[in-house]
Amino acid sequence: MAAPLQISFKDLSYSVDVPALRTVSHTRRVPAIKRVFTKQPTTPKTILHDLTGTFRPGRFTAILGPSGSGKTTLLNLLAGQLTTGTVTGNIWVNGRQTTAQGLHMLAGYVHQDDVILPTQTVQEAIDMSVILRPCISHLPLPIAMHEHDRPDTDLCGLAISTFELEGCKHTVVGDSITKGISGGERKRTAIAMEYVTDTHILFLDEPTSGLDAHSALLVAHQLKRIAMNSRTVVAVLHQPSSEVFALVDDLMVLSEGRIVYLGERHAFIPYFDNLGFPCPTYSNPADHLFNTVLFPTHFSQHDTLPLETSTTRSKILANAWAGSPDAVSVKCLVDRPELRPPTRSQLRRTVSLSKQLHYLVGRSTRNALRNPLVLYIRLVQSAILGLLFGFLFLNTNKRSAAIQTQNFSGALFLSCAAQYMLTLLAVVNAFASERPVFVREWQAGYYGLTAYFLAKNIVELPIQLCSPALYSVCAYWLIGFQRTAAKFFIYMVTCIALSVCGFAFGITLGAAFSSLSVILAILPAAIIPFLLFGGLFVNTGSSTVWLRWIQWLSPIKYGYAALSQNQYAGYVIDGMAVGNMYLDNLQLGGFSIGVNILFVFILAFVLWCASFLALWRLTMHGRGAFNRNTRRQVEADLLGPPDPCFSTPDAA
Ligand SMILES: Nc1ncnc2c1ncn2[C@@H]1O[C@H](COP(=O)(O)OP(=O)(O)OP(=O)(O)O)[C@@H](O)[C@H]1O
Repeated sequence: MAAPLQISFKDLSYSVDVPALRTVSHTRRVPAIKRVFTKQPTTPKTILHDLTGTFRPGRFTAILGPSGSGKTTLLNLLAGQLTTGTVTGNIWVNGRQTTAQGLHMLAGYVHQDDVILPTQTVQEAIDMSVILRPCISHLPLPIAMHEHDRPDTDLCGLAISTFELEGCKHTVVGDSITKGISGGERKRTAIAMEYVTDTHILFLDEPTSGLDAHSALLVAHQLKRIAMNSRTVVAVLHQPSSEVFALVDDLMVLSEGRIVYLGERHAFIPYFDNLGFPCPTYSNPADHLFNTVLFPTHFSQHDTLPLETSTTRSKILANAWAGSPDAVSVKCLVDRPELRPPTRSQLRRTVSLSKQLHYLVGRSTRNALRNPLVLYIRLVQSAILGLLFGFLFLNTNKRSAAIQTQNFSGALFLSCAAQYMLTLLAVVNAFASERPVFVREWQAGYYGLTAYFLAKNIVELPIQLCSPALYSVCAYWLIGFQRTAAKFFIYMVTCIALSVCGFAFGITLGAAFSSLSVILAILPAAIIPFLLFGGLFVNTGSSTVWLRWIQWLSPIKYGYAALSQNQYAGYVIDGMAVGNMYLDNLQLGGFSIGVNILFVFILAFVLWCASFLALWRLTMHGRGAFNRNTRRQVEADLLGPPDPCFSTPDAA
């Protein structure tokens, strides 16, 4: 039987560096250009101040507080989601000292903004959680059924009925462009996705915001039920109704990053009554907290604590809390925690790589087939482009020598540039919308980076092969390139290699920069030098010496060199070996066709590796530098003996 998990923290603080305000005189003194290039001075801003408290298992704890009081920050800190800033203080789980990374391995987290793949249906989204995040289920099993025989679909079905999602279970989640389920249904789906994993610690950021009164109560009831199953449930609640408030077991009230109350809900009213804030009969205690206690607007009626600003008020309330007997009780709970060790089964587990890969390939294929328009557009676009080039350079082989050399060169160069750039732009655009889903699902532990990367390539590869192949079929014969199967095949393989290169570069850019507008701003700078040194516009063999190296990085140059040799080597017009002469003039390097194509594939491979590294770097945010050794250490700390400070009766 797994032990319930108690989270305790002592003197927990969090600060970030924010730009320091500059005085007007300083701004006037320093020239604008100098200001741009000098590092902006920063100043530390403390967001959470010396928090000491505990979240107990079996209890539904609500964090309340005004906007900007640090509720989300505390939840993010405890769930290991913070990417910047400095954390000080101690965190324990069942008396084992740990970090946010340790809690990340134990806890489920429902974010304020749910990011769910928009093309999935509600049932598929919950099923994904059941399949990829295995758990020891808390659901009662039918008599005589062994744990191994537990059907996964039961879990999904139960979650759907628990969160009243039957009516929309086959509706796609949707996004701002494609309308899908409602905001409330999306929120309940996100909670259901965590619910099926039966995590022992569940953090939720505003799970009832945006829900109607009935749905908010339903969610609060389910959270209470989960907590009653010896789980630790901590939710940030925004203005809970009195019915929701009545379901809460414990309350933490934050104001400007300080605790002003932590303890049982029942003790909340008497506590503030003692401070001079009696809660009027028949009023919602949560409303009383916001309308009277935390803000000084009505405070002049009370002469016990003369406060002027909300900052002064929050400091006085925090000091009052720190000196109260209730705070001493909380400190006792922190100092005498639950000491039973967490078990390995409570740690976040992932299924095998093959299972992740199998699921992701299936999901991507399903999504591509469900939304075939994108696929059709890619294929139709390739066909139209091929036909356009074909008719533009129609039967070039029947023209004069001068026209042939000019037209063939243009057609070959445009083939290379188009295949590279079309794929690059399509991938950058598609990955921009996929990126946040990948990051969120990866952070939640649905799958690993390797599984995602392989699945993405497996699913995209057929498109990278089909689309340039279709373009080649449409363009090659109409233009009138040399009519042999071998030469056509070389042309097609070169186009495919350039398309693969564009694909890998697109993923690299998409993973390296979070904003599509930034990517679009740097794209011309990343593409134009490769086009200029592609071999058509400038004779690369005689270009400015110190710039010549750029040509060796240009996939377009290698592709153009391969295709030019393919077309011109031994090409005779009117009995003259014009082709070889023209090739000599172009000075495209001394490599054979095979070597040039190989170089395109090598560049594609380098970019492919770079795209993996860019994705890896992207995943380094959030969970922090969570490499295998750190993970082992965090696991060992969690599963090992308790912190020695708790082993003596007068601990800590
Ligand atoms: N990385 C950061 N850099 C600068 N300021 C930050 C950072 N993170 C949080 N803050 C500031 O810390 C304060 C607390 O933010 P937080 O999001 O935790 O508030 P909150 O209580 O959850 O508010 P809300 O209820 O509106 O969601 C805010 O003033 C916010 O601007």
